Amino acid sequence: MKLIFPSTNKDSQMSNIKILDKEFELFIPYEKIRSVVEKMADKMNEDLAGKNPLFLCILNGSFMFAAEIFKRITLLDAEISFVKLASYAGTQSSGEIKELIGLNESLEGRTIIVLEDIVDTGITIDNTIKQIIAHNPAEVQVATLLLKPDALVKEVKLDYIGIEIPNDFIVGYGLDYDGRGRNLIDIFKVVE
Ligand SMILES: O=P(O)(O)OC[C@H]1O[C@H](OP(=O)(O)OP(=O)(O)O)[C@H](O)[C@@H]1O
Ligand code: HPA
Repeated sequence: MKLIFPSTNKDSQMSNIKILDKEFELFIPYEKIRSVVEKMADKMNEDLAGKNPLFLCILNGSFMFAAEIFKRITLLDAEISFVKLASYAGTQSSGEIKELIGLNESLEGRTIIVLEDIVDTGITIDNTIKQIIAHNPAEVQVATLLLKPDALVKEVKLDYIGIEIPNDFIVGYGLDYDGRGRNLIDIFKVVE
């Protein structure tokens, strides 16, 4: 049997791409993302053993990261749910506080693991955590695939961090530029 992986050097976009008015270059190939996510999942499997954690995927951007990590969670009592906040237009954070919608289960007394694709200014995760805490969970942890430490304007507690990146605008692997680019397997950064 021949195993076919979703991204090899052949499949990954090695040249620059154009999305709307901007040019992007390859920044983080899928192989790197996958190995980082594997390590994050290994750590979670250790840390959360014996618990009944509820993973909360913050849509839209986190859908690929959530799928990648959740399929590597081996705890038979793990659950996942999908919630949403409103989004950016273009490349700037609006800074508005958005309501968490789509929460159908009780969080009371639960261990919550928030899954984010990126913590940039930290405004979204700060807002999300505050809204989750209002539902009286036992504990709230945050896992983010990407972190832009230089862009943070909020002090946030991050329990699992995949990759720290510079303060450049990126697309791919769920992250968008005006709705485009979420389907890219690799992560690209803008060429200024
Ligand atoms: O730390 P911050 O500066 O708040 O940025 C991080 C947030 O921005 C993106 O979401 P966005 O609001 O673009 O919505 P989307 O997930 O639907 O793309 C991303 O998915 C994070 O949730
Ligand atoms: O760099 C980014 N790219 C796409 N979406 C984002 N949301 C916060 N930061 C980013």
